[in-house]
Amino acid sequence: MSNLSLRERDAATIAQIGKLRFSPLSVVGGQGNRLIEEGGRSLLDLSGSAGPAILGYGHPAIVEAVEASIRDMAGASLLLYPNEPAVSLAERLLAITPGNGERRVWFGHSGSDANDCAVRVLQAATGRSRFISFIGSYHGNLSGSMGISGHTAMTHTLPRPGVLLLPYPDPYRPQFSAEEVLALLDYQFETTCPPHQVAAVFIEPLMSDGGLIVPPPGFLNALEERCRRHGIRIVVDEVKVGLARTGLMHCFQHEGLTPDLVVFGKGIGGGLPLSAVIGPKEIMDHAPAFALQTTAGNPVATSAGNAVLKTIEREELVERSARVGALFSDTLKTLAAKHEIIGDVRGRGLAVGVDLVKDRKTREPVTATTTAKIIYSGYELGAAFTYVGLKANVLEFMPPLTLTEDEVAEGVAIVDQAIADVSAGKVSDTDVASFMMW
Ligand SMILES: Cc1ncc(COP(=O)(O)O)c(/C=N/[C@@H]2CCCCNC2=O)c1O
Repeated sequence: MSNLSLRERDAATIAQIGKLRFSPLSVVGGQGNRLIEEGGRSLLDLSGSAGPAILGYGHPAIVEAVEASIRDMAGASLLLYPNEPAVSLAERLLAITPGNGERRVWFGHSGSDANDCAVRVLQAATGRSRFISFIGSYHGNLSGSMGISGHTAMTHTLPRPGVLLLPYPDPYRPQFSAEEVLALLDYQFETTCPPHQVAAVFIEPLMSDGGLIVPPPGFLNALEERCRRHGIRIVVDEVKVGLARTGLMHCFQHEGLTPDLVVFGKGIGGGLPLSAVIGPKEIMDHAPAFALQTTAGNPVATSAGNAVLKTIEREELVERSARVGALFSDTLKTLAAKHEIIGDVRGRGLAVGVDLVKDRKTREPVTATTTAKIIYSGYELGAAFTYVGLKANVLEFMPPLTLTEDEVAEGVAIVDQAIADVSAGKVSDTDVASFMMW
């Protein structure tokens, strides 16, 4: 047994290109909504491992489903053979997801591969090669999904040729109003982006990594109206905010949207690698052997997916997210009376963001260093959470949907103390230097 710490061994073995570390936390276990640090300390997880742990850790429903499916494993490849858990999960997803016409389900391993698949099959099936997406959007880290993303963390890779990136209207920082964005789109349609060349719009119904932004009411409907006028498909990326997180089963339902394709990831697997795309049969049946991944839709991951959907229903997690999420946001808002740095608390259900500012009047974002220090202090005080935003100034809370009211109180008290500690200069620039990653 090595006498090095897990963190030291990680530094000596795991590639930096796959890391996005916000604190020194090294995890050796997890139960409920808590992570167990090397050395045994328990931390409250307000991040859900960046979203997938929507049932927390070690949930009996997932343990039971995964154990049963792996003990009598129906192969490991949906592309070679149908398996009961995958087909059952597809049936469940089709039943709970509003949409028009006959549809089909594709399974993958991640939000990235799901959006990658959607881009490729839409271009092939429609014969249209342009896409519309949004500045700040994060659809994935594979070539296709990155190519239609607009996040500042991806400027190392050029966008896909022909992608039109529009500003995402932000009610707290209305640099571009919804009306101005739509006018820009209309102008693009008249000039450099002929609508008949556009295969699809990719949109997050609540922009997460771009800063936890809830779009202005009516924006998505106005966008949908333009898409319908020009035969442009609508792809809703529910990877991070879907499946009960925002107080409805699907985040797009807050906007009355009827998407053509819906992309699921993160929480659908309850922590196991699983994603899905639901789309019209005429698109998703474009051609056999078009979007293959050997272990996608395997019986173990899809058994976890079935357990997730059944647990959402059995434990009434849609209602719970609305209720506990409102408590979380409201309690965070009380901190604004104590901390001038809190400019805005926003989100839907248990997708919550705290926008940190230098000045409430100008709404100038704090520096990434300040945000990172608050995350670091939160870690020292016993909670795990992350930051997002194009200026790295938004605390992101995507906790398990099983978060309790007591844990809300515990978590907000830690955020309160972390902000106070940073304001008092208790965290140094050196403390966070190695955690300034995006
Ligand atoms: C709306 C949305 N769509 C797709 C993805 C990509 O999902 P994967 O990271 O599972 O490939 C994501 C992933 N978002 C990043 C993953 C990198 C670490 C930072 N936090 C995230 O949630 C996403 O938020």
